[in-house]
Amino acid sequence: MQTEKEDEDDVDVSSEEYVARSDFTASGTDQLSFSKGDRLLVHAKPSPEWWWAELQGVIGYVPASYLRQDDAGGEEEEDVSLEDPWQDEEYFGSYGTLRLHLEMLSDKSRTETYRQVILSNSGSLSNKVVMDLGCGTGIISLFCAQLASPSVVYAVEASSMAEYTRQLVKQNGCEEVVTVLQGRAEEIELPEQVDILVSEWMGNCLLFEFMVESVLLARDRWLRDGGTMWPSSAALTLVPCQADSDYAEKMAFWERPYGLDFTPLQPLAQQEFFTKPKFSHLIEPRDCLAAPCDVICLDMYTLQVRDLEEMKGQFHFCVEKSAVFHGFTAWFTVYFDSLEAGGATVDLNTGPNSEPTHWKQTLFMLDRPVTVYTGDSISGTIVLHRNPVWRRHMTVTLHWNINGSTDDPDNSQGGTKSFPMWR
Ligand SMILES: NC(=[NH2+])NCCC[C@H]1O[C@@H](n2cnc3c(N)ncnc32)[C@H](O)[C@@H]1O
Repeated sequence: MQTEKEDEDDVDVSSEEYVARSDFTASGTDQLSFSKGDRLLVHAKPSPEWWWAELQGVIGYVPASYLRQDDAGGEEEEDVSLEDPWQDEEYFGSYGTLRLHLEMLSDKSRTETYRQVILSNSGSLSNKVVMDLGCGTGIISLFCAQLASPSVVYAVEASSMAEYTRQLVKQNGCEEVVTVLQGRAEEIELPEQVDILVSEWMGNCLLFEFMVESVLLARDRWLRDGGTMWPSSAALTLVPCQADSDYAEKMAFWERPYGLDFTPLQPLAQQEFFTKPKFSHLIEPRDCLAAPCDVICLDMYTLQVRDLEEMKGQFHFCVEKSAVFHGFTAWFTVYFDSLEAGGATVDLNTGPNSEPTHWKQTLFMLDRPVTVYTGDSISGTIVLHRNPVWRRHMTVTLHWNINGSTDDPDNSQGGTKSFPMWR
């Protein structure tokens, strides 16, 4: 609920009027929703990002980046500074070039898995209507047309790559089956419901980019009852780990470079290198200090967009090797249910015991590494908190306790750390 303003005396005399640049939907009970053009009274600015404001007698937190001061004329000045909270210009701009598509197509584990899904379901795909959401160069749609006989594949791509995708479909003789639609999946119109919604939407740490929101909106609008989601489910996996080389390279380095003591730079190194997660980390199986644990599981048939605001998981690790506990590493696995009842499920596991993928893994470095011993346990929680302003970003908060099996005073401790990804 939003807070009702008590009475006129509460209004802070320094209140300033601001105009909303765009709509904002509150994602927390203490936030205030508003529409583009609304005039809000800002009473306080407790942080650069979030202000305390009032609209028609209701008070709550609002994202400062959505507001602008009213200029003299009252007309909205041409606003060039407001970044779209989805950053779509930059996002789809990047997918309009080949770099990311080359990276994804060069990822054999990823691409062959989707090919395997199509191949192992080729019989059941006959005469089915398929939607390939975010088709990129159209690789999945081309697999469908080449390896199976669907009646139609709607290949949806928002970036300018779509015009080339049309050429690739023609070049490979698939234009009878594959129809490329350029536009955002949330906005395009299909002529019919679909039997299968296939998409490669996974970002670093599974959810970064939050393309999954588009998949859920398309599911709700276009997937017929009883239709199939590919991937069907997803799991985020976590493991406590040692990261000796990263620690040596970024932190220990300052102890004795060229015989000098540079340790006063270590707090800077901590801030600069270990505040954010490290994408594309390659963890070796020997770096894992315990058996990995699935901390968050997503069912793509029941998951709701509102669930994405905050996802929580628990973990309890039994330490299997004495080593320095530098942090946690995360990766994901997605599962593709067979179209045939009882058919085999195909999975794409991006963890250290599978073929490497372009996602690799994500390393969360702790501020203070601590030695742990076989028999210790590390338990706690992970929370993925979606950024209420920058909708493709999130913060990952880890909270852990070490229950030492030895009486070493240093290792019966715990901590908590939040990692912005990225804003
Ligand atoms: N696995 C990922 N992290 N990214 C790989 C898939 C991303 C592809 O989907 C496209 N794409 C992303 N979101 C959308 C959307 N809402 N509508 C249409 N195309 C999209 C994007 O332009 C790119 O070509």
